[in-house]
Amino acid sequence: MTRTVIAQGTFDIIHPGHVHYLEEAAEMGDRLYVIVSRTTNVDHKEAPICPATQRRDVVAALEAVDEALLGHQEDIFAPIEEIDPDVIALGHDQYHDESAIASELERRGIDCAVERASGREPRDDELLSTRLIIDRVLDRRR
Ligand SMILES: Cc1cc2nc3c(=O)[nH]c(=O)nc-3n(C[C@H](O)[C@H](O)[C@H](O)COP(=O)(O)O)c2cc1C
Ligand SMILES: Nc1ncnc2c1ncn2[C@@H]1O[C@H](COP(=O)(O)OP(=O)(O)OP(=O)(O)O)[C@@H](O)[C@H]1O
Repeated sequence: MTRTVIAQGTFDIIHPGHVHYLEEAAEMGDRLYVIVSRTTNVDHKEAPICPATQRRDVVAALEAVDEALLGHQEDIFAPIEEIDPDVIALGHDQYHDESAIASELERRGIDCAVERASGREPRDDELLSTRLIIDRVLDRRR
């Protein structure tokens, strides 16, 4: 039986921290789907620079990823219901709470584990955050 994993995030300006997360999520099963956040749903930080379709297409090109899709505009659990994964891999710093997600999955009758991925620390002068890359650009190209 194929074990399906879902990862998700904004993925605006891809960096090795994203690659680490998606490779780790892929290791949790056999087939990795990635849900890319709709721009209007990124309300917990500055809006992404790149359009959602561009963010999805770059994620889809990564080796660890089998399929990348745009998230739902209103109901973030709609794609989960459709894909019916075995595992949801949360990023190390995602604000979503495992137990809140687990209880919504239970309410909707979706039998799925919720795992938390590890963070990747920067080596040397790496910039492993979209925010850090944007800050560096603003600083250097002003
Ligand atoms: C289980 C799960 C499912 C999600 N599904 C969607 C979705 O359908 N549509 C969407 O716009 N965002 C979706 N998101 C993304 C978030 O609501 C939020 O924008 C995202 O966690 C941003 O994370 P980041 O700051 O790590 O990029 C989902 C997140 C989780 C944890
Ligand atoms: N350094 C990292 N190590 C491991 N996972 C990471 C790292 N950076 C981002 N991720 C994961 O990648 C996914 C998408 O992250 P997101 O698009 O928010 O990138 P970000 O670089 O953290 O953005 P920002 O700097 O704007 O907060 C999330 O699940 C997040 O936890």
